[in-house]
Amino acid sequence: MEMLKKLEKTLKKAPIIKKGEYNYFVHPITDGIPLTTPDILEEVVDEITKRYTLDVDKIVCIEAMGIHLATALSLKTRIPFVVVRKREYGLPGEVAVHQTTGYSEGELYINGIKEGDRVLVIDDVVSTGGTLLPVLQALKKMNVEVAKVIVIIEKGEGKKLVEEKTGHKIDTLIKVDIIDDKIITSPPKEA
Ligand SMILES: O=P(O)(O)OC[C@H]1O[C@H](OP(=O)(O)OP(=O)(O)O)[C@H](O)[C@@H]1O
Ligand code: HPA
Repeated sequence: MEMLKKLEKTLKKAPIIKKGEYNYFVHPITDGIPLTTPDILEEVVDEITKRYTLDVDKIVCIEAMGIHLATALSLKTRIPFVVVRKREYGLPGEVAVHQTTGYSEGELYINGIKEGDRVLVIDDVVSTGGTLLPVLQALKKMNVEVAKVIVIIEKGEGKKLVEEKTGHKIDTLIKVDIIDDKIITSPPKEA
């Protein structure tokens, strides 16, 4: 964990709010609150490029809190990125998927990705898996080659579910659990 000091330190002091029954932590990487510094963005992106060879045509991120991660990674790797958006465009080839989280649901729209593309999928958090799972299932149906899936923070046990249902390994940098209204961090859980 030595390498992810800022990520760990900021997680430990992240406020927790209630969204219904769901305990939601508020953090620079997942919310842009209280402040996303160049230092923490750089720490995360440097760790990703140090750990993984990103041999892909495109980075695919999910609106909203995947976008700053894809941007920083794109500037560093020169790999272009496309955003899976919450807005419908109606462009040819658009694919809609239904997203559910612990506190919300809605539609996501995939554009700009075609059969045969080799992609990295990146997002900020995997919690219930209700976002990542339908996106990965849709990409599979579209015959897109998902070469890598990177999520900065895994929360609870949703990652495992997505791995089992898709066959993809999901690489995460840190695990968080909220126990008695406190954030506990630990190393990523390997399948
Ligand atoms: O594993 P899950 O339970 O699906 O949770 C993870 C998702 O929840 C958040 O997205 P949200 O739709 O809240 O939007 P945001 O990125 O705009 O904050 C987060 O950015 C992930 O995409
Ligand atoms: N915090 C921030 N983003 C999230 C969370 C959370 O607890 N759960 C899913 N996305």
